[in-house]
Amino acid sequence: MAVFTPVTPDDAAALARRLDLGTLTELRGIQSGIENTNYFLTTDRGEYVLTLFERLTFEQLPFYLHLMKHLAQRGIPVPEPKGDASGEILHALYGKPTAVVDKLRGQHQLAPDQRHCEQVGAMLARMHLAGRDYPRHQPNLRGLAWWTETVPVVLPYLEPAQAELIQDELAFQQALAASPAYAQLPRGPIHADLFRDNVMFEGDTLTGFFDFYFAGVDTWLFDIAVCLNDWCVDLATGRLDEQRAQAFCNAYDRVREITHDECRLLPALMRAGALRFWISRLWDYHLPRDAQMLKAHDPAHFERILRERRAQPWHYLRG
Ligand SMILES: Nc1ncnc2c1ncn2[C@@H]1O[C@H](COP(=O)(O)OP(=O)(O)O)[C@@H](O)[C@H]1O
Ligand SMILES: N[C@@H](CCOP(=O)(O)O)C(=O)O
Repeated sequence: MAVFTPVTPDDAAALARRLDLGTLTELRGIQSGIENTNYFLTTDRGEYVLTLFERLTFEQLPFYLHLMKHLAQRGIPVPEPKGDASGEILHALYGKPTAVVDKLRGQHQLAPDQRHCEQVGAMLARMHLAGRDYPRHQPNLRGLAWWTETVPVVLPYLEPAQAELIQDELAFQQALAASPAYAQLPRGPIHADLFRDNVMFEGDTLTGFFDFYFAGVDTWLFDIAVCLNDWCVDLATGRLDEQRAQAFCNAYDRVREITHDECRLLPALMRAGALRFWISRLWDYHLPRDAQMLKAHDPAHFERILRERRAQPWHYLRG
Protein backbone atom coordinates (compact mmCIF):
# COMPACT_ATOMS: atom_id res chain seq x y z
CA MET A 1 0.00 0.00 0.00
CA ALA A 2 -0.72 2.29 0.89
CA VAL A 3 -2.99 5.25 1.31
CA PHE A 4 -5.73 4.03 3.60
CA THR A 5 -6.65 7.59 4.61
CA PRO A 6 -6.33 10.29 1.92
CA VAL A 7 -4.74 13.52 3.19
CA THR A 8 -5.57 16.83 1.50
CA PRO A 9 -2.76 19.24 0.58
CA ASP A 10 -4.41 21.91 2.78
CA ASP A 11 -4.29 19.72 5.87
CA ALA A 12 -0.71 18.63 5.15
CA ALA A 13 0.32 22.26 4.61
CA ALA A 14 -1.26 23.31 7.91
CA LEU A 15 0.59 20.54 9.76
CA ALA A 16 3.90 21.48 8.09
CA ARG A 17 3.38 25.09 9.20
CA ARG A 18 2.56 24.03 12.76
CA LEU A 19 5.79 22.00 12.90
CA ASP A 20 7.75 24.94 11.49
CA LEU A 21 8.84 22.93 8.45
CA GLY A 22 8.12 25.65 5.89
CA THR A 23 5.66 25.90 2.99
CA LEU A 24 4.31 22.73 1.37
CA THR A 25 5.48 22.29 -2.23
CA GLU A 26 4.53 18.65 -2.86
CA LEU A 27 2.50 15.87 -1.28
CA ARG A 28 2.78 12.40 -2.81
CA GLY A 29 1.16 9.15 -1.63
CA ILE A 30 3.61 6.26 -1.16
CA GLN A 31 2.48 3.03 -2.76
CA SER A 32 4.67 0.54 -0.92
CA GLY A 33 4.20 -0.50 2.70
CA ILE A 34 1.22 -2.33 4.09
CA GLU A 35 0.54 -0.99 7.58
CA ASN A 36 0.14 2.75 7.50
CA THR A 37 -0.79 5.67 5.29
CA ASN A 38 2.44 7.28 4.09
CA TYR A 39 3.15 10.41 2.04
CA PHE A 40 6.32 12.12 0.98
CA LEU A 41 5.83 15.69 2.15
CA THR A 42 8.14 18.28 0.60
CA THR A 43 8.44 21.88 1.72
CA ASP A 44 10.65 24.75 0.67
CA ARG A 45 12.96 23.66 3.51
CA GLY A 46 13.24 19.90 3.24
CA GLU A 47 11.81 16.45 2.56
CA TYR A 48 9.80 14.52 5.11
CA VAL A 49 7.59 11.48 5.48
CA LEU A 50 4.06 11.97 6.80
CA THR A 51 2.56 8.84 8.38
CA LEU A 52 -1.00 8.30 9.59
CA PHE A 53 -1.09 5.20 11.76
CA GLU A 54 -3.91 2.88 10.86
CA ARG A 55 -3.58 0.25 13.60
CA LEU A 56 -1.30 1.69 16.25
CA THR A 57 -2.93 3.84 18.91
CA PHE A 58 -2.15 7.14 20.63
CA GLU A 59 -1.11 5.06 23.66
CA GLN A 60 1.29 2.82 21.72
CA LEU A 61 2.93 5.44 19.47
CA PRO A 62 5.08 7.33 22.01
CA PHE A 63 7.21 4.17 22.49
CA TYR A 64 8.18 4.09 18.79
CA LEU A 65 8.55 7.81 18.19
CA HIS A 66 10.62 8.45 21.31
CA LEU A 67 12.74 5.38 20.49
CA MET A 68 13.56 6.88 17.08
CA LYS A 69 14.42 10.16 18.76
CA HIS A 70 16.55 8.39 21.37
CA LEU A 71 18.49 6.45 18.72
CA ALA A 72 18.93 9.48 16.44
CA GLN A 73 20.33 11.45 19.38
CA ARG A 74 22.87 8.67 19.92
CA GLY A 75 24.11 8.78 16.34
CA ILE A 76 22.12 5.88 14.88
CA PRO A 77 20.90 6.95 11.42
CA VAL A 78 17.12 6.78 11.88
CA PRO A 79 14.49 9.39 10.92
CA GLU A 80 13.93 11.89 13.72
CA PRO A 81 10.28 12.77 14.46
CA LYS A 82 9.41 16.46 14.15
CA GLY A 83 7.94 18.29 17.13
CA ASP A 84 5.60 21.27 17.43
CA ALA A 85 6.37 24.40 19.44
CA SER A 86 5.74 22.52 22.69
CA GLY A 87 8.03 19.62 21.65
CA GLU A 88 5.14 17.18 21.05
CA ILE A 89 6.12 14.61 18.38
CA LEU A 90 2.82 12.71 18.20
CA HIS A 91 0.22 14.61 16.18
CA ALA A 92 -3.29 13.89 14.82
CA LEU A 93 -4.97 14.15 11.41
CA TYR A 94 -8.58 13.02 10.86
CA GLY A 95 -8.54 11.60 14.38
CA LYS A 96 -5.61 9.29 13.55
CA PRO A 97 -2.23 9.37 15.24
CA THR A 98 0.21 11.08 12.89
CA ALA A 99 3.96 11.69 12.69
CA VAL A 100 6.27 13.63 10.42
CA VAL A 101 9.84 12.35 10.24
CA ASP A 102 12.95 13.14 8.19
CA LYS A 103 13.11 11.47 4.80
CA LEU A 104 16.25 9.31 4.60
CA ARG A 105 18.55 9.67 1.61
CA GLY A 106 19.17 6.75 -0.71
CA GLN A 107 17.46 3.66 -2.04
CA HIS A 108 16.65 0.15 -0.92
CA GLN A 109 19.21 -2.50 -1.75
CA LEU A 110 16.95 -5.33 -2.84
CA ALA A 111 19.79 -7.61 -4.01
CA PRO A 112 22.24 -7.35 -1.11
CA ASP A 113 25.68 -8.88 -1.15
CA GLN A 114 28.09 -9.57 1.71
CA ARG A 115 29.09 -5.89 2.06
CA HIS A 116 25.49 -4.76 2.56
CA CYS A 117 24.84 -7.55 5.06
CA GLU A 118 27.94 -6.58 7.03
CA GLN A 119 26.80 -2.98 7.30
CA VAL A 120 23.30 -3.96 8.42
CA GLY A 121 24.75 -6.41 10.97
CA ALA A 122 27.12 -3.82 12.43
CA MET A 123 24.45 -1.10 12.56
CA LEU A 124 21.94 -3.48 14.15
CA ALA A 125 24.42 -4.18 16.94
CA ARG A 126 25.09 -0.45 17.39
CA MET A 127 21.34 0.12 17.55
CA HIS A 128 20.88 -2.58 20.20
CA LEU A 129 23.63 -1.06 22.33
CA ALA A 130 22.26 2.48 21.87
CA GLY A 131 18.83 1.28 23.02
CA ARG A 132 20.08 -0.12 26.35
CA ASP A 133 19.27 3.06 28.29
CA TYR A 134 15.93 3.72 26.55
CA PRO A 135 13.55 4.17 29.48
CA ARG A 136 10.18 3.30 27.93
CA HIS A 137 8.88 -0.25 27.78
CA GLN A 138 6.48 -1.88 25.35
CA PRO A 139 6.51 -5.57 24.45
CA ASN A 140 6.86 -6.75 20.86
CA LEU A 141 3.17 -6.57 19.90
CA ARG A 142 3.78 -9.12 17.13
CA GLY A 143 5.35 -11.59 19.56
CA LEU A 144 4.28 -14.97 20.95
CA ALA A 145 1.01 -13.71 22.49
CA TRP A 146 -0.09 -12.37 19.08
CA TRP A 147 0.96 -15.56 17.28
CA THR A 148 -1.03 -17.61 19.78
CA GLU A 149 -4.09 -15.44 19.27
CA THR A 150 -3.78 -15.23 15.46
CA VAL A 151 -2.98 -18.84 14.48
CA PRO A 152 -6.59 -19.96 15.20
CA VAL A 153 -7.86 -17.03 13.10
CA VAL A 154 -5.89 -18.04 9.99
CA LEU A 155 -6.20 -21.80 10.49
CA PRO A 156 -9.48 -22.14 8.49
CA TYR A 157 -7.68 -20.84 5.39
CA LEU A 158 -4.91 -23.47 5.48
CA GLU A 159 -4.47 -26.86 3.87
CA PRO A 160 -4.19 -29.75 6.38
CA ALA A 161 -0.38 -30.00 5.99
CA GLN A 162 0.02 -26.26 6.52
CA ALA A 163 -2.28 -26.32 9.55
CA GLU A 164 -0.22 -29.12 11.06
CA LEU A 165 3.02 -27.24 10.43
CA ILE A 166 1.86 -23.94 11.88
CA GLN A 167 0.43 -25.57 15.00
CA ASP A 168 3.51 -27.71 15.54
CA GLU A 169 5.80 -24.70 15.19
CA LEU A 170 3.67 -22.60 17.52
CA ALA A 171 3.85 -25.35 20.17
CA PHE A 172 7.64 -25.52 19.71
CA GLN A 173 7.96 -21.75 20.15
CA GLN A 174 5.70 -21.75 23.22
CA ALA A 175 7.91 -24.40 24.84
CA LEU A 176 11.06 -22.48 23.87
CA ALA A 177 9.71 -19.23 25.34
CA ALA A 178 9.04 -21.03 28.64
CA SER A 179 12.59 -22.43 28.88
CA PRO A 180 15.27 -21.08 31.26
CA ALA A 181 17.75 -20.69 28.36
CA TYR A 182 15.34 -18.37 26.57
CA ALA A 183 14.73 -16.33 29.73
CA GLN A 184 18.48 -15.64 29.95
CA LEU A 185 18.77 -14.14 26.47
CA PRO A 186 19.82 -10.48 26.43
CA ARG A 187 17.02 -8.15 25.43
CA GLY A 188 16.07 -4.53 24.84
CA PRO A 189 14.29 -2.43 22.24
CA ILE A 190 14.46 -4.20 18.86
CA HIS A 191 13.36 -3.12 15.38
CA ALA A 192 11.66 -6.49 14.73
CA ASP A 193 10.99 -5.85 11.00
CA LEU A 194 14.36 -4.86 9.56
CA PHE A 195 13.81 -6.16 6.05
CA ARG A 196 15.56 -5.02 2.86
CA ASP A 197 12.79 -2.46 2.31
CA ASN A 198 13.35 -0.82 5.69
CA VAL A 199 16.99 0.12 5.14
CA MET A 200 18.46 2.77 2.83
CA PHE A 201 21.79 2.78 1.01
CA GLU A 202 23.45 5.51 -0.97
CA GLY A 203 25.60 3.64 -3.43
CA ASP A 204 26.84 0.79 -1.26
CA THR A 205 26.86 2.78 1.97
CA LEU A 206 24.13 2.35 4.53
CA THR A 207 22.31 5.64 5.22
CA GLY A 208 19.67 4.53 7.68
CA PHE A 209 17.03 2.26 9.18
CA PHE A 210 13.37 3.27 9.26
CA ASP A 211 9.85 1.91 9.89
CA PHE A 212 10.14 1.31 13.62
CA TYR A 213 6.42 0.66 14.02
CA PHE A 214 6.80 -3.01 14.87
CA ALA A 215 9.56 -2.29 17.39
CA GLY A 216 9.27 -3.54 20.96
CA VAL A 217 11.26 -4.92 23.82
CA ASP A 218 12.26 -8.47 22.96
CA THR A 219 15.41 -10.58 22.60
CA TRP A 220 18.19 -9.07 20.51
CA LEU A 221 18.53 -12.53 18.97
CA PHE A 222 15.03 -12.30 17.46
CA ASP A 223 16.11 -9.12 15.63
CA ILE A 224 19.21 -10.92 14.29
CA ALA A 225 17.06 -13.87 13.20
CA VAL A 226 14.54 -11.66 11.37
CA CYS A 227 17.40 -9.99 9.49
CA LEU A 228 19.07 -13.29 8.56
CA ASN A 229 15.77 -14.60 7.20
CA ASP A 230 15.48 -11.61 4.88
CA TRP A 231 18.96 -10.23 4.13
CA CYS A 232 20.70 -13.58 3.81
CA VAL A 233 18.24 -15.72 1.85
CA ASP A 234 17.81 -16.64 -1.74
CA LEU A 235 14.36 -15.13 -2.31
CA ALA A 236 13.37 -17.76 -4.89
CA THR A 237 13.88 -20.76 -2.61
CA GLY A 238 14.05 -19.34 0.93
CA ARG A 239 17.40 -21.08 1.33
CA LEU A 240 19.95 -19.37 3.55
CA ASP A 241 23.02 -17.92 1.85
CA GLU A 242 25.58 -19.06 4.41
CA GLN A 243 28.29 -16.66 3.29
CA ARG A 244 26.04 -13.67 3.74
CA ALA A 245 24.74 -15.03 7.05
CA GLN A 246 28.28 -15.52 8.33
CA ALA A 247 29.27 -12.02 7.17
CA PHE A 248 26.19 -10.50 8.86
CA CYS A 249 26.83 -12.26 12.18
CA ASN A 250 30.59 -11.58 12.17
CA ALA A 251 29.94 -7.86 11.64
CA TYR A 252 27.30 -7.83 14.40
CA ASP A 253 29.58 -9.80 16.71
CA ARG A 254 32.47 -7.34 16.25
CA VAL A 255 30.26 -4.59 17.74
CA ARG A 256 28.35 -6.67 20.33
CA GLU A 257 29.54 -10.17 21.09
CA ILE A 258 26.94 -12.82 20.28
CA THR A 259 26.98 -14.99 23.40
CA HIS A 260 27.38 -18.75 23.47
CA ASP A 261 23.73 -19.15 24.54
CA GLU A 262 22.59 -16.91 21.69
CA CYS A 263 24.57 -19.00 19.19
CA ARG A 264 22.87 -22.11 20.56
CA LEU A 265 19.35 -20.68 20.26
CA LEU A 266 19.79 -18.92 16.92
CA PRO A 267 18.38 -21.81 14.82
CA ALA A 268 15.21 -21.84 16.98
CA LEU A 269 14.86 -18.06 16.75
CA MET A 270 15.23 -18.19 12.97
CA ARG A 271 12.24 -20.52 13.00
CA ALA A 272 10.44 -18.01 15.24
CA GLY A 273 11.20 -15.19 12.79
CA ALA A 274 9.82 -17.23 9.89
CA LEU A 275 6.69 -18.18 11.84
CA ARG A 276 6.03 -14.55 12.84
CA PHE A 277 5.97 -13.32 9.24
CA TRP A 278 4.14 -16.36 7.90
CA ILE A 279 1.34 -15.64 10.38
CA SER A 280 1.19 -11.90 9.69
CA ARG A 281 1.24 -12.42 5.94
CA LEU A 282 -1.55 -15.01 6.18
CA TRP A 283 -3.52 -12.59 8.31
CA ASP A 284 -3.03 -9.68 5.89
CA TYR A 285 -3.77 -11.90 2.89
CA HIS A 286 -6.93 -13.59 4.12
CA LEU A 287 -8.33 -10.82 6.31
CA PRO A 288 -7.40 -7.66 4.36
CA ARG A 289 -8.41 -4.15 5.28
CA ASP A 290 -9.76 -1.67 2.77
CA ALA A 291 -7.11 0.37 1.03
CA GLN A 292 -6.95 2.59 -1.99
CA MET A 293 -3.84 0.68 -3.05
CA LEU A 294 -2.99 -2.59 -1.37
CA LYS A 295 -0.31 -5.09 -2.25
CA ALA A 296 -0.39 -8.02 0.17
CA HIS A 297 2.90 -9.87 0.67
CA ASP A 298 3.08 -13.53 -0.32
CA PRO A 299 2.58 -15.81 2.73
CA ALA A 300 4.05 -18.84 0.90
CA HIS A 301 7.50 -17.23 1.02
CA PHE A 302 7.67 -17.52 4.81
CA GLU A 303 6.12 -20.97 4.80
CA ARG A 304 9.06 -22.02 2.58
CA ILE A 305 11.55 -20.29 4.88
CA LEU A 306 10.07 -21.99 7.93
CA ARG A 307 10.26 -25.41 6.28
CA GLU A 308 13.88 -24.68 5.28
CA ARG A 309 14.89 -23.62 8.80
CA ARG A 310 13.32 -26.70 10.32
CA ALA A 311 14.91 -29.04 7.78
CA GLN A 312 18.35 -27.40 7.74
CA PRO A 313 19.12 -25.45 10.91
CA TRP A 314 22.04 -23.06 10.47
CA HIS A 315 24.57 -22.65 13.29
CA TYR A 316 26.67 -19.55 13.62
CA LEU A 317 30.28 -20.42 14.42
CA ARG A 318 31.98 -17.26 15.65
CA GLY A 319 34.93 -16.41 13.48
N1 LIG B 1 11.85 8.04 6.67
C1 LIG B 1 11.81 7.62 5.41
N2 LIG B 1 12.75 8.02 4.53
C2 LIG B 1 12.70 7.64 3.23
N3 LIG B 1 11.74 6.86 2.73
C3 LIG B 1 10.79 6.41 3.55
C4 LIG B 1 10.78 6.76 4.94
N4 LIG B 1 9.70 6.18 5.50
C5 LIG B 1 9.07 5.51 4.53
N5 LIG B 1 9.72 5.64 3.35
C6 LIG B 1 9.31 5.06 2.06
O1 LIG B 1 7.98 4.65 2.16
C7 LIG B 1 7.83 3.26 1.89
C8 LIG B 1 6.74 2.67 2.77
O2 LIG B 1 7.05 2.85 4.14
P1 LIG B 1 6.81 1.72 5.22
O3 LIG B 1 7.23 2.28 6.50
O4 LIG B 1 7.46 0.45 4.76
O5 LIG B 1 5.25 1.57 5.15
P2 LIG B 1 4.28 0.72 6.10
O6 LIG B 1 4.50 1.22 7.49
O7 LIG B 1 2.91 1.01 5.60
O8 LIG B 1 4.63 -0.72 5.93
C9 LIG B 1 9.21 2.70 2.13
O9 LIG B 1 9.47 1.54 1.41
C10 LIG B 1 10.11 3.85 1.70
O10 LIG B 1 10.30 3.83 0.31
N1 LIG C 1 8.15 -6.80 6.48
C1 LIG C 1 6.87 -7.46 6.61
C2 LIG C 1 5.69 -6.60 6.42
C3 LIG C 1 5.73 -5.26 7.09
O1 LIG C 1 5.59 -4.31 6.09
P1 LIG C 1 6.60 -3.08 6.00
O2 LIG C 1 6.34 -2.55 4.65
O3 LIG C 1 6.18 -2.20 7.14
O4 LIG C 1 8.01 -3.59 6.19
C4 LIG C 1 6.76 -8.61 5.59
O5 LIG C 1 7.55 -8.63 4.65
O6 LIG C 1 5.85 -9.43 5.75
